[in-house]
Amino acid sequence: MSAAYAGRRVVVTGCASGIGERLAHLLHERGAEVIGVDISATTAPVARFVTADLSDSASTRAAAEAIGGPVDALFNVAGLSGAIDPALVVGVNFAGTRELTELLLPRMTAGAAIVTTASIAASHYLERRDLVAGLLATRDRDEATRWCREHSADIGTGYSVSKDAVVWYTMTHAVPLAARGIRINCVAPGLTATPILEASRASRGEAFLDAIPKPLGRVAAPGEQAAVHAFLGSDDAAYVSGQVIWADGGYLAGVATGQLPHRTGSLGDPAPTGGQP
Ligand SMILES: NC(=O)c1ccc[n+]([C@@H]2O[C@H](COP(=O)([O-])OP(=O)(O)OC[C@H]3O[C@@H](n4cnc5c(N)ncnc54)[C@H](O)[C@@H]3O)[C@@H](O)[C@H]2O)c1
Repeated sequence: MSAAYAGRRVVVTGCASGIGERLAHLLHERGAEVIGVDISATTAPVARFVTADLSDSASTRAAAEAIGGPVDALFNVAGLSGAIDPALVVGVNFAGTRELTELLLPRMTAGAAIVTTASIAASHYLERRDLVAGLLATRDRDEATRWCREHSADIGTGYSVSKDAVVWYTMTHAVPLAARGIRINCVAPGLTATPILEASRASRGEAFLDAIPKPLGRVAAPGEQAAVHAFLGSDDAAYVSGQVIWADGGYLAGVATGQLPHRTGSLGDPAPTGGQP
């Protein structure tokens, strides 16, 4: 078993379920002291569990206080989707990620790493650069919420735009953080067998998921996404920063080369009652 994380103190948000839960297991097996953060209780082998609602600034601040320091790696995995207020989706997926990252950055020193989690829903991030620039320019959660209200006609469910913002946040911070010896990278998972996918299946039916091409002939297992997060947070990726790893089984490569149809990432993607991958 690898001991790549021996002696490292790491934070995993979303550790109660799916990819984050698998990641907490993996990092524990690799020797890390894992501080788990989630709104729900976890059975993952964390050294410490901190309950937090990442849609709420007071709760996020209290969590950062409870986490303490040092922080050698921060994995922002928590996320949500579904037929809920788009501002709430953005509030957890982007504003929550940004807020916790910025609260914990003072506890990170040279050699530390940050990993964010986007989605193939962000696959139009280049085309939507101008729209998302407004969200990125917000200074805090309240401004981000206001921006969502003002752009409700443009942002659909909020999910794709929240993940676009995570991609741009990651890329924007690579250079300034590099000056401090800190790396930041992003995993953009394709369809992955977790409760989010089950919610999509239940609400939209099998046909919706079938229509999204799967070059490997299957969806990912949560552990396969967790392994990419673990790589990016480790010294094996010591010269990697500002990257987005599209962990999608080859889907977007197929789209870019005209071999596969583009079926994800539209701002209009409906989420009738369940999740959006
Ligand atoms: N499963 C997929 O197909 C897929 C595809 C692309 C991206 N993703 C992304 O991967 C990440 C992990 O998702 P998953 O598939 O493991 O889903 P999941 O639902 O299994 O896990 C999400 C976790 O986030 C936590 N969470 C939600 N809201 C929270 C809040 N307000 N405060 C604190 N914690 C909160 C949940 O309690 C849960 O433990 C998410 O960011 C998701 O958007 C998933």
